[in-house]
Amino acid sequence: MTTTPSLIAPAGSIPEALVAPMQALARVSADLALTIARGPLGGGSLAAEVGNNSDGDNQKALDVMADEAFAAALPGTGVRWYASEEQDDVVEIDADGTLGLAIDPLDGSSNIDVNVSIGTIFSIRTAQAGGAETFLRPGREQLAGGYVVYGPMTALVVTFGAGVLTFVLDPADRVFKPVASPKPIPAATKEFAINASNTLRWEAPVQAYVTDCQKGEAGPLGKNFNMRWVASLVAETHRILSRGGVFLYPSDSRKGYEAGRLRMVYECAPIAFLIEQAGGRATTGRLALLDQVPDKLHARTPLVFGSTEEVDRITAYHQAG
Ligand SMILES: O=P(O)(O)OC[C@H]1O[C@](O)(COP(=O)(O)O)[C@@H](O)[C@@H]1O
Ligand SMILES: [Mg+2]
Ligand SMILES: [Mg+2]
Repeated sequence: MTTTPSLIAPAGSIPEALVAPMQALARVSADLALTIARGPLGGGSLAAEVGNNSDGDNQKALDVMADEAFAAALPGTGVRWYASEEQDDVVEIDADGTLGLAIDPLDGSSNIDVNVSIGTIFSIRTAQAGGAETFLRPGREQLAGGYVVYGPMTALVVTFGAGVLTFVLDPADRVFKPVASPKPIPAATKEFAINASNTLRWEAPVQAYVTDCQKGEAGPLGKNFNMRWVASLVAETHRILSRGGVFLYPSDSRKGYEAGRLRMVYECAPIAFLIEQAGGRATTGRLALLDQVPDKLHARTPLVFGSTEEVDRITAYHQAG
C-alpha cells in the first residue's frame, strides 16, 4: 500500500533516515493546521486550560492534543526516544529506532485563542542508549532542526545541516510543497524583539542595549530601531529569517526566570541550528548557544539570535558589563 506523502521534497534533500519522521511530522502538522484553522468550529475551545506540564506552565487543550498526535505518529519511523515539552520524561517509542525526536508540540500557546501565529518546533538527534543522554548534548550534534508556523500560511522550515529548506502547506490538497528559502539573514538590522514588560528585571547589559536601541539615531548605535513582540518564538523566527532582526529572551529577576523562559532542548537548540544555517548567529547573550549542554530535559537558557552585527553587539555589552 502506498500512502500519499504529506511533504514533497526535492530528491536527496532529506537524509534517508529522516524521511519517515519528516513525513510523520508533516502529516500531523497538516492535520493540526486544519484543526487550528477551524478554531471553535471543531467544538470546544482549543485554548481551554486542561492541566500543568512539568515546567509549571498551564497546558491548553491544543498543547495536549498536539503532543498526543505527534507521539502517536512516530512508531515505525525510526524514532526511539521522544522528548516533549508536555511530557515529564523522555518516552521510548521503538526500541530498535536510531533517532531521538524532541518537540515543542505547540509553541506560542498564549496566542491560541487570539488568532495569532503559533507553531511546532522540532529537533532530531542520533539515539543514544538512554533517553536523557540522547538530548543532554550540544545542539551542534542535531541531525535536523525546524519548525512549522501556523499563520496566514502554514510553512515548514527545516535544516539538515546544509542550508535551510522551506515548504508551504497547500490548502488545496494538504501537502507541504517546496518553495524558495529566503536569502541569508542580513548581517545588519534595525529591528529588535523583546518582551519589554520585563525591562526593570533584566540584567544591566540587556537594559543598556535596549536603552541604546531606543535612543535611535542620536544614540551610540546611530540608527532608529523598530520593535516587534509576537510572543510566539516560531513567528519571531520566521520574521527574522525573512527580513533580519534580533530576538532576545534574556534571564530576568522573576522567580523561575533566572535562565530566561525558553527551553534548550526543544526550543532554543533547533532554532539556533536554523539561524546559523541561514547565516545568522545564536547565543546565550554570552556564548554560542549550540555549544552549550543542558543539564536536564526541560532546562531553560537565555536566548539571543538573529542578524550577526546585533547579536555580536549584545555579546560585547555582556562582556563589558
Ligand atoms: O509570555 P512571554 O514573556 O511573552 O513569552 C513568550 C514566549 O513564550 C513562548 O510562548 C513559550 O513557548 P510555549 O508556548 O511553547 O510554552 C514562546 O513562543 C514565546 O517566545
Ligand atoms: Mg514554546
Ligand atoms: Mg509549547
